[in-house]
Amino acid sequence: METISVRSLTKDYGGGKGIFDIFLSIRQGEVYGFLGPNGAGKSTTIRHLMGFCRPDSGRAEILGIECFRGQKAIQPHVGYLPGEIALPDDMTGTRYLKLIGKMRKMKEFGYAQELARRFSINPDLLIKRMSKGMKQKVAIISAFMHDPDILLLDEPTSGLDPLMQNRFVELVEEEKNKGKTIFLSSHIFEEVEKTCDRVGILRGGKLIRDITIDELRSSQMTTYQIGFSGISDLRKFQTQYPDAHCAKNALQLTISIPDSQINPLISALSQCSLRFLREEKHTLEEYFMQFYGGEEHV
Ligand SMILES: Nc1ncnc2c1ncn2[C@@H]1O[C@H](COP(=O)(O)OP(=O)(O)OP(=O)(O)O)[C@@H](O)[C@H]1O
Repeated sequence: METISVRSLTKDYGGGKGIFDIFLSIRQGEVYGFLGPNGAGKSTTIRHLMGFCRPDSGRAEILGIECFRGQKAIQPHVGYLPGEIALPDDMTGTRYLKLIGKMRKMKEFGYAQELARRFSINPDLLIKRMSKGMKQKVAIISAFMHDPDILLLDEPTSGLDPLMQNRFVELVEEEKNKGKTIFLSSHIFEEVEKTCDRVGILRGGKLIRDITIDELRSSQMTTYQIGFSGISDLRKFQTQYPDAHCAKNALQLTISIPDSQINPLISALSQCSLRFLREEKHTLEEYFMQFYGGEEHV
């Protein structure tokens, strides 16, 4: 079932800023990662999903309800973590969470307490005495505590230390296993790789990639250095891989192939006598980074 649907969504702030003709379709139980450089339009898209902004054209829907007009109907089903957290300073975290809970007509705060324990935070402290990371934890608890079906999380681990980032990854895995739909924006590639089923890459307000992590992994190039025992072995291999790069004065070749092409390579290598085979794996970070550089990379 499609829980989040975005069709040709456009918000033009002028001067090339905003979001343009965005299409997204996210299924129940899917964890979708939204990546892109600063100013790419991630928060703008999320704010449209929350119904805070009226699109210039196109539609954003959650559970089949148009987000801007149906904001009130959607909110009970959604947990939202804003990119810029503004909590009331002169309140304790507990009082703030109780207040939000009351607005949501929550009767049960057991899950909020459990989350506070998991994120090692004492919410009884005054918010103005809290560190950035502590405030982030209060905001995370607020987004998750009413057990919503859909979570919209704008840079959820911003300000969290690595241990707490791991706790967050575990929480996302658990919520996914419960069938929740999770849409999160992030600048942390490792977190996206660990948590997401699919990623969208936004740049200059346009969605330039929408790809599953599995597709991404199988399209990854891996480089192999192959040392041959003799020139006849090297020549035999080259008949099948004429583009393999030959190192000077050595019985050695370098070849880059997508992981999906590993079987033909192994079969070709099995017919040769080798001295060594070394693998250099390219990371997903290298893949993502190409979208963060200059225009020439896209
Ligand atoms: N209300 C607004 N009025 C005018 N321009 C805006 C408004 N909101 C956002 N923008 C512009 O739209 C673009 C997208 O901003 P947005 O906050 O969505 O980016 P982002 O991808 O979330 O960035 P970051 O990674 O820095 O959080 C930016 O150029 C921003 O300056």
